[in-house]
Amino acid sequence: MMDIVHKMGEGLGLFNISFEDWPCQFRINKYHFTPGTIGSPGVQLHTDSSFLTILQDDEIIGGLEVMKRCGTFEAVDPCPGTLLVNLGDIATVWSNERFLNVKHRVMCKETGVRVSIASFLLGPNEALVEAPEELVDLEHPRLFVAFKYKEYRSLRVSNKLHSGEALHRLRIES
Ligand SMILES: O=C(O)CCC(=O)C(=O)O
Ligand SMILES: [Fe+2]
Repeated sequence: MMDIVHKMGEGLGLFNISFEDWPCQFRINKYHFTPGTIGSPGVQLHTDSSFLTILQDDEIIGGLEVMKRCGTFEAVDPCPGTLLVNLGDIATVWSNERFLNVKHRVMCKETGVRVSIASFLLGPNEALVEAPEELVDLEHPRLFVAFKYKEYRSLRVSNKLHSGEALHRLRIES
């Protein structure tokens, strides 16, 4: 997890970044897909509020779909032996929008028990979430106010803004 985010930082020219105060969370999702649930969502469309997610998806039963920028869905079919990495809301803020969060959902397409294992790198416990100075200049003005991850989570949950819309409320007017 840390290797990936450090490499992502290096890709932006940042070699001295620390994610020390950033906790991880681990979750097992279990879906009981029956003939009656076919066609309905197992998980509604959402973005992850985290920085980064590593997903070990069910090797047999598919259902994960990623939304493209144009609004159409692309199925992510099972691929045994692989892990899927996707970016969440905090990656968008921290990178000053060089990285983009990804909307996704799980649709029930076949019957059976589907299991996925997700590891999230959340946002910092105490420090504010904000883009490092190196990613802010005249051509790339700061796009989001600094905020605490916990407050962002509450804003998302209490307003039911599960697809990253809460970020619009933290945007700096230009
Ligand atoms: O079960 C999956 O494939 C995706 C789960 C998911 O999107 C999540 O846990 O945030
Ligand atoms: Fe997710």
